[in-house]
Amino acid sequence: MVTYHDPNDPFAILLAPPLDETPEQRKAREAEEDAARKVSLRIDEELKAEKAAVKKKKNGVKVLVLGQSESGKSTTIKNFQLAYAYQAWLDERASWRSVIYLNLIRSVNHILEILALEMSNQNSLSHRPTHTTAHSLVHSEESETDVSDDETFVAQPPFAFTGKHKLLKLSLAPLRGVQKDLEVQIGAGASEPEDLSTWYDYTDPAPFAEVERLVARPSNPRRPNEFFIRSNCGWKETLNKLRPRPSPDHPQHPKKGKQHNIVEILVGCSVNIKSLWTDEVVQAVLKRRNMRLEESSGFFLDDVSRIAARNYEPSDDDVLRARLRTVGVQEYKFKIEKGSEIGRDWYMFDVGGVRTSRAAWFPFFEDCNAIIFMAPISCFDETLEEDHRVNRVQDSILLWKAICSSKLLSKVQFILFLNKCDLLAAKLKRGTSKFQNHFPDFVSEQIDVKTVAAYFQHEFKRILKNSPSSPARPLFAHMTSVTNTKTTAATLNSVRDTIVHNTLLSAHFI
Ligand SMILES: Nc1nc2c(ncn2[C@@H]2O[C@H](COP(=O)(O)OP(=O)(O)OP(=O)(O)O)[C@@H](O)[C@H]2O)c(=O)[nH]1
Ligand SMILES: [Mg+2]
Repeated sequence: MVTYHDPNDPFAILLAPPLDETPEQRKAREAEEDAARKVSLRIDEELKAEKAAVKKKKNGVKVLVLGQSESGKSTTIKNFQLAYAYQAWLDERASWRSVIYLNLIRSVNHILEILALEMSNQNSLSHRPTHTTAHSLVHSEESETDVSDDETFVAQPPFAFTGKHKLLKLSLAPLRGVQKDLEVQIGAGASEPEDLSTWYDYTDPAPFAEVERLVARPSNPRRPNEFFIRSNCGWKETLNKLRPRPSPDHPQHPKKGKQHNIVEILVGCSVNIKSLWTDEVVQAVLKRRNMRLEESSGFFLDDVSRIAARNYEPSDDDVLRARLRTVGVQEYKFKIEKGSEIGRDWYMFDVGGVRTSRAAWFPFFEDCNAIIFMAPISCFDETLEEDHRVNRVQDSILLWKAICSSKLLSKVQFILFLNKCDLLAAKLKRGTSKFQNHFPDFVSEQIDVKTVAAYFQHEFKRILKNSPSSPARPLFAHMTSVTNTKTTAATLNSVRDTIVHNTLLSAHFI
């Protein structure tokens, strides 16, 4: 084949084949050019698809779910998935099995550690004067009724440990290795954050506010995108990793291997786990330490016989209660299936809530239609995992202040979830922790979930109203317990209607 080119065009001259090209060289060159053309066509197609997706997203509703760690953000999104994308939920459900195993095994190992500590304390102290022994046994981490002063402490009887407890400790020892294996398998979200207060004098409650200030400076050449790395460590990736893979020989059954061993060890330990959890002495140890595992994240000890079984399949409720820490930012897409908005896409963003993750929220403020802010109000007497000096509700309030002050969010619809009302009710009923000790300006004679929620709602509204960058806008507040799917479904319907109404309103459609 003879190729002609314009002798005055320098590019054509550069790209022209050599005059002495052999037939083989020509064949190879043409094949190369053909492959390059195909790559170029594919890139064009991808760019087109990306453009179409961006355009589509512009018509969708974008909702950010914000709040401190363990406030219930991921659980709220799981509720949205249950209500509006059940097929996607079903596809993911089996992948939660390893997370549920880890939640369960971690509780067992926690009890075993405490048991070992108490047994060794009791052993070593049984040779000392009685009052010292009792002193160590009244140690409790949170109770405000604790007496830890030598002069005033009340002697406590020793625990009646027997050979059964030693045997339980021995027989359940393999679970330590299983916990490690599961943590490696699951990755970053498997662990809770460490307390940073011993390393840093000050951990910033809202580092995104500083990012916003930097970006807003006219002379600052930095773009918002420089401030975050889009993470690929959210549930989707984690769960995808954990998806049961069929073995080539038996497509119906998952591959044998490490996972198989984990299940076998767990099944073998099932009876002893139950025996440990229901043991009266163990319960007395936990009670004296004021530990309420049944109220902590990822509690599955009451379901051990069902979960530690070979044919265990996670239920909707198990998945909802499973605890997997969010690392980075994760996008979820839902299609509205009912009502006048049928077919509209919703994009929900789940974020990691620990203080060190909050700078990464900022790039998602742009174009956002609504924010669901999660404030867990049962935590009025608790401190942050990542900074034990900070009260959890005070942290929520500081975070809320920063969000209300953000200029980028000044037109965004805010929805407040005063969450974990079920745990608040249980805590107030117990009465071990006095609410006024933590919030002295609470004046109501009556202390119950309603009055406490009303007090916080008033505080959050006041902050929004007084915030400098905020034009007058309503705050829609809900008292929630997002592990209760029934009540949450009703709340989400109302949230959906509010967001849709306000999005249309701000687009001047109504
Ligand atoms: N009892 C009760 N538990 C809740 C409630 N909301 C969340 N939880 C539990 O609290 C734990 C933490 O909830 P998540 O939804 O993972 O919290 P998060 O805000 O996503 O936390 P990060 O990913 O660390 O930022 C989970 O085990 C939930 O099951 C609630 O209203 N009541
Ligand atoms: Mg989360």
